[in-house]
Amino acid sequence: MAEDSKRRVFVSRRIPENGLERLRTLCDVDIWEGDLPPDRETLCTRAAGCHGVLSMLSDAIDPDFMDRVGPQLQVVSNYAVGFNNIDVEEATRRGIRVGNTPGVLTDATADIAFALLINCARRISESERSVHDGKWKTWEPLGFIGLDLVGKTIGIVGLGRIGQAMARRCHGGWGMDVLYTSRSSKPEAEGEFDADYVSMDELLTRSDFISVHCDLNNSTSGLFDASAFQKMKSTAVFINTARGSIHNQNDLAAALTNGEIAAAGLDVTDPEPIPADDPLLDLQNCVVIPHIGSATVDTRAAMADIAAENVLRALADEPMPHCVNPPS
Ligand SMILES: NC(=O)C1=CN([C@@H]2O[C@H](COP(=O)(O)OP(=O)(O)OC[C@H]3O[C@@H](n4cnc5c(N)ncnc54)[C@H](O)[C@@H]3O)[C@@H](O)[C@H]2O)C=CC1
Ligand SMILES: O=C(O)C(=O)CO
Repeated sequence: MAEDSKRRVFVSRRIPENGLERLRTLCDVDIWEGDLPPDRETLCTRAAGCHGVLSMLSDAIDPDFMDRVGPQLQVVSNYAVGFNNIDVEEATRRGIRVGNTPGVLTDATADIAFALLINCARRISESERSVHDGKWKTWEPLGFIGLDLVGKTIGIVGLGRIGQAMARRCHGGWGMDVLYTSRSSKPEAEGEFDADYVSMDELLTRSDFISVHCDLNNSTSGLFDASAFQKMKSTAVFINTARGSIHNQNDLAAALTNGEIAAAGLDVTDPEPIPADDPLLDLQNCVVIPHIGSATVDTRAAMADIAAENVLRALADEPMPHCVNPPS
């Protein structure tokens, strides 16, 4: 492609260099270099006139954004598997293709979900804080008593790619029984994990651990509210590595405070970042980490490759590796 006919692409944060190099071979690339996301005005202004936008999950890609970027916009490639920040229906209506990065982050994210699960069960963060605070006086016969995993029941909400990777860890590694809810039953997964497809109520009442792996959509927003937490065992542990608005944060804080559930581990909150005065941060039985599910060297590099390839393919009017527009 001649230099002056290069398509313009805006990348809304620095991503691994392999992805940027790939884009630069064919495109004129502008990158927001800030450590924090660009504010709304900057995002819209910098993307205006571009043919492609490589977006982050923190960017709201809505009709107003699309208007302000202009009618030449051909592709929005999210640097994430989740795409709840993008109005895909509106993009599709305007002929804008939307891409995501599934698969390559599945194991990294399931590892973080499992790490949170074992952390909460064995009170690792809580006990580590006590060491740092100088409170470790002796070996404690009754101190920091936690929960076993082997032989317990894990309830997986959303047995998709990451849900299955979590089930594999829990069933194959720790011999846990697997219950799951999903949009539909998954007979092949039932075979691999000896899993039972159950109603949400049954999953809530029977599980010792619950791990959320569904995408954020109309049916999952606020799914874990006061009534869901009340149905769970008082010894149960709640893990969410999917999206923060799948749980109601005030209801979760109340459930943890009142002993309706035992502990929670969150990689995602609503909003992100979680405000410093959020009641969850005062609770010893809640572990919060800053949305690091996919944050490994290899995973982020693989996401960068796919995100760049999605842009290049769409601009060449070729099939994208991962396109989320509904088939026309
Ligand atoms: N913490 C992190 O850094 C990361 C978080 N994620 C989150 O994890 C989500 C899942 O990713 P994948 O497993 O790759 O997606 P996926 O599309 O393979 O799996 C999602 C599953 O949720 C199910 N689902 C949808 N609505 C449901 C409902 N109402 N009840 C029960 N199940 C429902 C779907 O049927 C599907 O099986 C992403 O959408 C994203 O939000 C993904 C990667 C990293
Ligand atoms: O991919 C996603 O959806 C994330 O949340 C971060 O990788």
